[in-house]
Amino acid sequence: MPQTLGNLFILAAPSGAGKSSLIKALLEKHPATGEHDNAMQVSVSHTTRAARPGEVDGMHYHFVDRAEFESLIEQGAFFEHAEVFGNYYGTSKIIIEQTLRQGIDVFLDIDWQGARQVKAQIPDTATIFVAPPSKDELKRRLTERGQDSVEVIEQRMIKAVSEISHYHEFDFVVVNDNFAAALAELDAIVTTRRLRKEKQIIRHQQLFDNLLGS
Ligand SMILES: Nc1ncnc2c1ncn2[C@@H]1O[C@H](COP(=O)(O)OP(=O)(O)OP(=O)(O)O)[C@@H](O)[C@H]1O
Ligand SMILES: Nc1nc2c(ncn2[C@@H]2O[C@H](COP(=O)(O)O)[C@@H](O)[C@H]2O)c(=O)[nH]1
Repeated sequence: MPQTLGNLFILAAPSGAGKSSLIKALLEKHPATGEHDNAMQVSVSHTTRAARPGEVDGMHYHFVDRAEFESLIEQGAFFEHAEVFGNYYGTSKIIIEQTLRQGIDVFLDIDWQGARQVKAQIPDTATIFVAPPSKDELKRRLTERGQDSVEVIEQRMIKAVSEISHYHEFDFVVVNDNFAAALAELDAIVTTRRLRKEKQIIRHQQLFDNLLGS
């Protein structure tokens, strides 16, 4: 069993800025080695929104109805939850706690409201805001992605301004213009966080005991 808790990361961004693509690429760059200490996982949220074509229950989201979501809120099952685009979204408390206790790093792809709630509970969380290079490019990405109607894209563009207005609440800001450059910045943030002195000392306690001859 690893002796350290996993690191908790939050990636927030206006819809379409590219946070899912960045997390996916980051996980591919850091494949699990079988050692929990090197593992990363993306948390699967609960939501009341309808599944999009191609989305799989339990993989992209846990899709539930409003009554079930509200019952989960009452049971205190969520680490954080918020209403976004008229739907509920939330992060399961037990899954996050269990995963971090196994020494596995966890990424939350959540909005600014959720980020605020998590940071208040775990100040050590690294919060990262991913910004698009321009409004025009954001709209182009949403359109090219081909998942949403013109009306939904307009709604997401309005919401984007509200999401972006919270950028200063985050520990790090990554502008996703050139994808490879943004991924390298994200990787640097994650790697630096993993190499913090306290974590390294606990991880390598045996080595330091040997080096110091105790
Ligand atoms: N740097 C980039 N340059 C050009 N296109 C990009 C870049 N990053 C991501 N994209 C594309 O933009 C679209 C939106 O990306 P993605 O789905 O990752 O966004 P998201 O922030 O996770 O959105 P949502 O919150 O709605 O799920 C995708 O088609 C993706 O391939
Ligand atoms: N506060 C939370 N926000 C969440 C969670 N899961 C996703 N989200 C955010 O919602 C919007 C819309 O997502 P979409 O998949 O419908 O495009 C986006 O900003 C996500 O980051 C959550 O558990 N809590």
